[in-house]
Amino acid sequence: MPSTNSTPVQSIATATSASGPIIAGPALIPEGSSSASTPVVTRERQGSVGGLAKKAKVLKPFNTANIKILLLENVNETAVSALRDQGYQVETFAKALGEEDLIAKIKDVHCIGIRSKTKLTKKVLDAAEKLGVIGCFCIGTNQVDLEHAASKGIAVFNSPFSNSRSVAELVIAEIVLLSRQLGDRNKEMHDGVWSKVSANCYEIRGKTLGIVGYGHIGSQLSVLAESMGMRVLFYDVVPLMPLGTSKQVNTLSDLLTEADFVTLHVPETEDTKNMIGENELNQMKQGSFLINASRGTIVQIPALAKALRSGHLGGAAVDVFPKEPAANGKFFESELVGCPNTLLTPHIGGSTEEAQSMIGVEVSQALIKFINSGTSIGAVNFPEVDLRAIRDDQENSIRLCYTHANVPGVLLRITNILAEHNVDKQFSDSKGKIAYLMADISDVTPEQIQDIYRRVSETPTNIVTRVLY
Ligand SMILES: NC(=O)c1ccc[n+]([C@@H]2O[C@H](COP(=O)([O-])OP(=O)(O)OC[C@H]3O[C@@H](n4cnc5c(N)ncnc54)[C@H](O)[C@@H]3O)[C@@H](O)[C@H]2O)c1
Ligand SMILES: O=C(O)[C@H](O)COP(=O)(O)O
Repeated sequence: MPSTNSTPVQSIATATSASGPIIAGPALIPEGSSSASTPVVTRERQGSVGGLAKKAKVLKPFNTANIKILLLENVNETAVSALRDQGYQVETFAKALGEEDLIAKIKDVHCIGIRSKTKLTKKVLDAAEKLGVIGCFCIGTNQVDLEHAASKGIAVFNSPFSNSRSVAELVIAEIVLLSRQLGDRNKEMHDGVWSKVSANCYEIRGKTLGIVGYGHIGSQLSVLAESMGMRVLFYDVVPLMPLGTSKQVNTLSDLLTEADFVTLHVPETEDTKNMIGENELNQMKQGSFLINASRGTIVQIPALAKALRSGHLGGAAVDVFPKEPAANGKFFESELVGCPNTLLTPHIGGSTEEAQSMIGVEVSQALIKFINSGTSIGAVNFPEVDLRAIRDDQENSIRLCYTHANVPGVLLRITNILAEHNVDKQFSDSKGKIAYLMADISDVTPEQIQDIYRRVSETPTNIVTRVLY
């Protein structure tokens, strides 16, 4: 277990009642606290974290060594060290955990870090007794029941673009590889077969790339493809500014019927599941190519295998699959194995040193900010709220972080509770059924902190109340 890197300057518990002040709701309760009413708290100070201003007070009303973090799926070392530097207990696993193991492990952690394989379902989230925040160290968040997490006051963060370039570069490589049938030639050579052919091998210059989903990855790819002389069309559900000389088309069919290469860069949603099946593949040009580095469920694999084996498609590159093995070394099977000119990769689109390192830094910082100062900027399932930092010289100031049901009358109730105090600043926002309020309150005594915590957390709309100082 790592030691804390900070110097406790004052134990609040000794300065107040025997039981100490109440500082946290059901989430992010320090180890050793059997309930929210009996936490072990120390007040700590250390250097600036999470981009807070130099003179900002570091808010941490708990012993950081009691915060438990579980990191799965080989999350990058940049994240492990950033979280350990905070003094948190960090346990790491190289692979994803199955449901049973996950339920056992998640029970008493305050924060979990995952990548694309760990399924945080309703059942798993319901087993998490102290979870306050989830970090997806990747782009996709479809593996998490986001709505259920929000309903429990659990914020979810991801890394929206740190691996986009890596995916775009892989797709460029695949366009060239497919065009020259390099996957098959390479295999033949390793099998001892010399087969020098040019039939159906093409330059990519002047060919049409059809991009489905023109977000971070699709638009980056558009720029790279044009620089190699390709013509770019894209299809997206929202109107978007075309980069370079690319052109947005009105329908998926318009794209499928014109493109020599179709590449998919949409998130997994109810609308995109099974988006490419027999009907769509039939609309694609004879000899054209399909690339999928988005999510495995977007393409119907039996239909794709049929289109490849019949020769309707000239080839495909697939990085993501409806069912992916949980760990390296596990057996992989798919109807696509053995299809002609078909490149299969083990979900490595975003797997570069650069991307993983950046993701580790980015997501760990978001987690640290949420745990230590309540900031939810960048959360994907949660209202995004932040406040200017409490200054280091504001000795008796606290920050109230209140996640609550988004129903009428809540703010009036909170205003009544805070009426006798000096609210320095306050901000609140809502997203769907939940809302999040942050308020900085100055000149409060330890007894008043307890009173504010108790009254706010007893409101009928309470989901999670935390008081940071
Ligand atoms: N293979 C990998 O390792 C890897 C790495 C990163 C991301 N991904 C996947 O790629 C996906 C896309 O990433 P991104 O960063 O470009 O996402 P993004 O959110 O920036 O862009 C997605 C785009 O798809 C569009 N879209 C949504 N639904 C659509 C629909 N039904 N039809 C057409 N367009 C639709 C959106 O409007 C948006 O412009 C991620 O959600 C993730 O699942 C895979
Ligand atoms: O969503 C993503 O960013 C990609 O699918 C990469 O996921 P990974 O981190 O599990 O490789």
